[in-house]
Amino acid sequence: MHTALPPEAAAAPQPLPVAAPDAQAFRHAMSCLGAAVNIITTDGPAGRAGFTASAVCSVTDTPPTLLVCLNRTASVHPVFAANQQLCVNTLAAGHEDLSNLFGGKTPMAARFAAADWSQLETGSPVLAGAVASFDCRITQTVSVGTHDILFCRVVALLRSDKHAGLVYFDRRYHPVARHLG
Ligand SMILES: NC(=O)c1ccc[n+]([C@@H]2O[C@H](COP(=O)([O-])OP(=O)(O)OC[C@H]3O[C@@H](n4cnc5c(N)ncnc54)[C@H](O)[C@@H]3O)[C@@H](O)[C@H]2O)c1
Ligand SMILES: Cc1cc2c(cc1C)N(C[C@H](O)[C@H](O)[C@H](O)COP(=O)(O)O)c1[nH]c(=O)[nH]c(=O)c1N2
Repeated sequence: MHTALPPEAAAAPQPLPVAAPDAQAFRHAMSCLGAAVNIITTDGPAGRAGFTASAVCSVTDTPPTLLVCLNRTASVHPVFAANQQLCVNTLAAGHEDLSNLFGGKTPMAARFAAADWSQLETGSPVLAGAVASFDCRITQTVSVGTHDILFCRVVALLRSDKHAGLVYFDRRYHPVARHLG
């Protein structure tokens, strides 16, 4: 079905295309892509670590696999590279402060002290109150530009219907209500 734009929108000046966009223009446009917010955790021989990530994506359901993009300059990068296992904890509405804590320069102990954690198969921290947690082993790592793409085989998961979701859009957090009925 075709829906006509309201007259004021149709009359508004059209945005100009940006040729050969630089990093800033790319980020500005990427801020228009709403995304779930996740805290990615790991534990193992190299110790415990966690960071906030919106660059998380389903790859294939057979075998269950997702990907996480991790900046190689992040302080947590060597820990994830050594442990080769992680848990993707998808945040609920109300987790905004926790997301900022894991997205900043906060010491690792203070990040984990702000929430309750359990574990599934790999021993990576599983966040209490997450809408979903995917416990994974890293099967492949591909470097592109500044980031490592971690391909992660899901070995166990938890899912909850109890909480509203959380989306990061336009550089802000937005709660997302569940459809009732
Ligand atoms: N993929 C990422 O590494 C990523 C994603 C989101 C936010 N961040 C970091 O969080 C902070 C706040 O981000 P913001 O969204 O409020 O504003 P921003 O202007 O830094 O980013 C806008 C959007 O651009 C993308 N982006 C940002 N940094 C990126 C990077 N280094 N590589 C690839 N894509 C990137 C993301 O989609 C982000 O939502 C920044 O320090 C940013 O670097 C990083
Ligand atoms: C909402 C939001 C979303 C993201 C991030 C931040 C925030 C606030 N950050 C940045 C990342 O969390 C930060 O660099 C880490 O916490 C590592 O920081 P330290 O180097 O440990 O201080 C981030 N980093 C990354 O490598 N991949 C990603 O997808 C994201 N996404």
